[in-house]
Amino acid sequence: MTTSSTPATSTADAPVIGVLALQGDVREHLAALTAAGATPRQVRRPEELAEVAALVIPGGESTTMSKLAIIFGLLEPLRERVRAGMPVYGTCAGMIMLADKILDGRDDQETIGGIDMIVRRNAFGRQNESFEAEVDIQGIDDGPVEGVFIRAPWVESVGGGAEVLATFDGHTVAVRQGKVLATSFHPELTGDHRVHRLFVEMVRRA
Ligand SMILES: NC(=O)CC[C@H](N)C(=O)O
Repeated sequence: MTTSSTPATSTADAPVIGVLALQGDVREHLAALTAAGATPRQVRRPEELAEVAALVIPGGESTTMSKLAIIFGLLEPLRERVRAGMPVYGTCAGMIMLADKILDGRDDQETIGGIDMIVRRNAFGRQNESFEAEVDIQGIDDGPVEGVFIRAPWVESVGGGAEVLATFDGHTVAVRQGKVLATSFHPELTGDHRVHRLFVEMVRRA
């Protein structure tokens, strides 16, 4: 695994992509990004955020991630980078972090924002804690991906700038707005790297 002390040398071919490493399934994203052709870095501090060209926000627990982002002094720098156009991909709790507005969050829960959408926490979880389902994603044309949903959110509604890339059971589960991508499910857990490749391609074109 690469370490944050290694100088981040971004090349067009293997862009340096951070994984927000406050909490959640960081390791799986580092591996998926490597497999998808990127140079991954863990990001825990504002100085590390400044070194990456793009960022993945993993699954985990969004309330904890929100708390830690504040404690680590990362919330405002993250908001600034996203506003400035950094490509970001959030899975599950990461999707919640990228929502401009959330439902069923904790009262003190903050998000980074970046996608004009309303996301409901644990929306699938109440019916079924965890399940897998095939999901067709716009932009991935060679067959559906296996979506792993773990106490997953869904997107209640999207605003004008956001594009729905996938639905499952009538609910939006993948959204893109400009260079910001979010999925309710966890492609990093399946060994299928097509969603990460889609993101790496977005970063290369950014
Ligand atoms: N697998 C996940 O990331 C679960 C998300 C979690 N339910 C949350 O609210 O943050």
